Amino acid sequence: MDKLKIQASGALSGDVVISGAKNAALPILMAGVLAEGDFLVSNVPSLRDVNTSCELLRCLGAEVTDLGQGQIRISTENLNEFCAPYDLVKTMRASILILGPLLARFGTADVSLPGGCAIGARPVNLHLHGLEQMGAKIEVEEGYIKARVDGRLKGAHIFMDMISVGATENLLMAAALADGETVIENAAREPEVIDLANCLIAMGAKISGVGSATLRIQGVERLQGCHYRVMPDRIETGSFLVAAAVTRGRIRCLDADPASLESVLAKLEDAGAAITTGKDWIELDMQGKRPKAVNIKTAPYPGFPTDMQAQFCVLNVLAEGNATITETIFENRFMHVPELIRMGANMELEGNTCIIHGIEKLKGAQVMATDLRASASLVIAGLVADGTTTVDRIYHLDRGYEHIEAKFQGLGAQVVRIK
Ligand SMILES: CC(=O)N[C@H]1[C@@H](OP(=O)(O)OP(=O)(O)OC[C@H]2O[C@@H](n3ccc(=O)[nH]c3=O)[C@H](O)[C@@H]2O)O[C@H](CO)[C@@H](O)[C@@H]1O
Ligand SMILES: C=C(OP(=O)(O)O)C(=O)O
Repeated sequence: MDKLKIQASGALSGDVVISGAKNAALPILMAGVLAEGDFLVSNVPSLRDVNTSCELLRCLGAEVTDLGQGQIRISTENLNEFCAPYDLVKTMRASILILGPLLARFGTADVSLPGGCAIGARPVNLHLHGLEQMGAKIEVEEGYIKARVDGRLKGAHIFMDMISVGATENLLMAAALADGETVIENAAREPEVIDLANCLIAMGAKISGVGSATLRIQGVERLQGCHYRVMPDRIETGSFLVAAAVTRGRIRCLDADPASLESVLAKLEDAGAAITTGKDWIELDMQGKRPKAVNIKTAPYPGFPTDMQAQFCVLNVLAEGNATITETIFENRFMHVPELIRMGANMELEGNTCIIHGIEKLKGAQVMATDLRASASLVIAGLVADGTTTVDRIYHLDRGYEHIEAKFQGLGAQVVRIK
């Protein structure tokens, strides 16, 4: 199994080109099921989850061609299978996003029920309830969600009990081909939901309220393939910015989207970073200073993203002062904490809050994490730890960070992959 070996690296400096967003690319690839004719997606990051999505589409009978340079072409002309098998779903929870599109276009879908995962139980009740409100008959048998609808799904007024990115995306895709109007209230407003909505609109969907908590979808009978470019990855961007901040460096993220990162940039400024932005770039300069501690509470967008929580734990571990980090989205998203403590961090957990007392230095260690962002936080910690840090189980990182070691090397970091 591959590992990353990280040496204390000094201040990061230089430019890093940001990839397309994993969390936008995955639903957009699934939306390919809705479209007739060729669908071309560009700025798709080369990631394990993207490969899994392509494999899933292929196993349904879709033709998926990797044209290189981040371009993927999907044709659903020969799609004739309607089952997302356990073997694929177990490696990528986002496979659940195939449910809405399959049901809306073909009236039938069997999707393995995703299990819990390292960060929490992650139920899919909101996805299923919304589809039932649209007329689907759903049963769970032998670990599979079996969803059927006679004719088309019907427009419905759906109030989401809690804000869910995935449920909003599944229902948005389903509603695009439903008969009549669907209103989704208390919808997630994450930039990736907006990116998916814009892609559906480019396919011919009629959606208003994009970016707000109330989405109105006037169902259409057919959607057509289009060319859509995936938005930049705001979490990858934020991860590099935090790495630069803890190493007291100065970097520029290119092909980025500053507008999608406001809460993160505000916290970096509170930590003492000078942030400058252009239309598609962000520069962070710590001017050689140690970051100051910043309190964080995760929340749905436009609040502070849970996917940046682990990275900000590391920032606080090395910051001047004390901080609390409260996780409100997932019930078990502090797997990095015991590993950071093994590296010398002074932090403790109290329920869903982590209390952190900043120290000057960490010590290198062999560490591992059981989820994507926790793993990223350990890589960042390794950059400022004395000696060598080895991060194990990096298949988690390969789910979400394209060419991670090459990008860090480009900023002067000593990060190598050991096969
Ligand atoms: C592929 C992708 O885009 N993943 C992101 C997506 O995950 P995902 O879409 O799975 O996250 P959700 O927004 O759905 O989850 C938010 C909360 O709602 C709960 N919930 C969700 C659905 C449901 O039917 N019932 C229920 O109780 C979840 O357990 C969690 O506690 O949004 C999360 C929150 O921003 C991010 O951390 C993930 O990186
Ligand atoms: C939790 C994440 O992803 P997923 O929903 O795919 O597990 C993430 O990207 O941090």
